[in-house]
Amino acid sequence: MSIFPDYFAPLHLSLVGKALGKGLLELGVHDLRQWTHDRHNTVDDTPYGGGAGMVMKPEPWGECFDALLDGLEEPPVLVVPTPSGIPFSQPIAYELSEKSHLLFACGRYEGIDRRVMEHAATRMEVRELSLGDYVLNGGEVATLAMVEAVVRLIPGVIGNPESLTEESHSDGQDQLLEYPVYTKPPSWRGLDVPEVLFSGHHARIAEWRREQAVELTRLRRPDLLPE
Ligand SMILES: Nc1nc2cc(Br)ccc2s1
Repeated sequence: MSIFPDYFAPLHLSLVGKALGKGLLELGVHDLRQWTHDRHNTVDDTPYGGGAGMVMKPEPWGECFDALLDGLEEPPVLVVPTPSGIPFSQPIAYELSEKSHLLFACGRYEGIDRRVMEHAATRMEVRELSLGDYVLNGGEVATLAMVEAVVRLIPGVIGNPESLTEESHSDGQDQLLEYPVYTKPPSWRGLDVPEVLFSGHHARIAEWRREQAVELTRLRRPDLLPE
């Protein structure tokens, strides 16, 4: 749900687009203004208590959820991208990929009236999630990123599920960053592929890759290293 539904056209491309074509998931994009009733389709108003900017009114969201929940066999999970949310992560992506129905509420302005999430929590699971410590102009870009991260984990979406196990932040690598990868040519602009990768010695290659992953993690994300 968004006041800028066109942001989601890219979801009909590439990986998510193919999954839609294969019927592995369904996607609905809803313009929040559909649930306004005034001449200007108003979705925001000034904040109680003063302060800069505008706040998204609760009524359109409430009516939108009423309509989208109607007829659902089980309550969906409401995902609300927000800079003040719990950090989104690969484990959370896996959790969400197992849910039957996700709703993404894309806020704009200074945010959504708090009562929207409060009331939603009386009839569905609400997850307020952040993509990182930076502020966007709305939840749409964050939703695109989360949808891609979640959809690729749905069985059948990725051709080779093995590629999911060796990624950065995947459980298989106990949260290490991904090792460096190489392909042909063996030498390029004076830069050679590490010899070990030509050895055909799978145990040595695996050991080298783990060493590289640990070293990269130590340099870039020491917080991810096991104690
Ligand atoms: N990092 C993020 N920034 C924002 C801003 C707005 Br406005 C709504 C959602 C998000 S998620």
